[in-house]
Amino acid sequence: MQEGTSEEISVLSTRPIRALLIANPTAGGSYLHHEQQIADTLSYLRTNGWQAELQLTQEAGNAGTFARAAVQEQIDAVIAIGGDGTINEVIQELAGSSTALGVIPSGTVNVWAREVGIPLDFAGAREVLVHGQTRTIDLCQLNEHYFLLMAGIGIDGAVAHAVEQTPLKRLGVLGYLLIATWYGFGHSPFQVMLELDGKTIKVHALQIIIGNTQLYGGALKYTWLAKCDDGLLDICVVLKRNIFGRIVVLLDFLLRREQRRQWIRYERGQVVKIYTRYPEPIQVDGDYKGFTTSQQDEATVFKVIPGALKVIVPQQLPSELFTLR
Ligand SMILES: Nc1ncnc2c1ncn2[C@@H]1O[C@H](COP(=O)(O)OP(=O)(O)OP(=O)(O)O)[C@@H](O)[C@H]1O
Repeated sequence: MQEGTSEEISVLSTRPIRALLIANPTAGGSYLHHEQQIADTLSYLRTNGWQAELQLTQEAGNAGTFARAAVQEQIDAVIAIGGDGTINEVIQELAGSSTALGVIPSGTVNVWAREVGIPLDFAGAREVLVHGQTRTIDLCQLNEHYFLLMAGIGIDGAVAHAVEQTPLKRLGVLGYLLIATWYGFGHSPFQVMLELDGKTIKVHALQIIIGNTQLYGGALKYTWLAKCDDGLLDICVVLKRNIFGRIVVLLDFLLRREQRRQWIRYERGQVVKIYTRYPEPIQVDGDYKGFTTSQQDEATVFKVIPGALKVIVPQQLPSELFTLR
């Protein structure tokens, strides 16, 4: 773990911190469960001198609208109370602005919170807002859409696509696992050409992961060398395997064995253009985001936008995820 060098967010300014809390009542289960904790968080922040207001989303898209208004009003921080999907909506608006992202995790998996060590309970997470530090990190883009964590093409894109369309979604993590098992064995490998900062790579892939950060789905690490402030994308291409081989790959990644390297190709760069012969499903920060183009002269483009987002994170950070001390 690394000692933070920034000051606490609350002492950076002589005036009160202005914050907008955006809560997704549908994230990770029922709102009733969180209602009192959200009220307690508001009063905790106000007691600590913050000017904090709350907006509840009514439907997908609201979080982005609220965040856009906050950026226009030059509010210091938008606090996303939800999961990674809500965070993804908010960062579309915060990117390139001086408004920082704070997070109170209340989603299903909460990958960003796990990655940087934000406590998964409301009381711990709000402590981080007041006593944490602000850092500037990179964001990535799929075409023009920002993402904070990672994007995937192949099996996980098919899973995200299916989850959106089936009632299994209501089963939460269990629904995901059932669909992931189905596609993990059933999704066909695909031919792909990657152009990475001018270098061409042609492979038969099962799965491509483009990571700004390391943690994947809360447990695995495909882009285990990624740093969120190094100005680079980390790319892990899982190569074609038969059904038995896929189980071996999964086990090697779950157990983080050194031999996992033989099943993949690991690259780093700033811009990667991806060409697939047939359309392949894409997920971004866990949500389905369409298919790769199969037009011969058109690419699906991923790039890194260095220093695009200010984030409020704990004083103690995982040193392997940050370059700047
Ligand atoms: N009031 C709402 N009603 C329906 N959908 C909403 C609402 N507010 C936000 N959403 C959408 O819900 C989706 C899922 O939310 P979110 O990702 O925050 O929770 P989750 O899926 O439980 O958590 P995680 O992504 O960490 O697993 C987001 O894509 C967001 O756009």
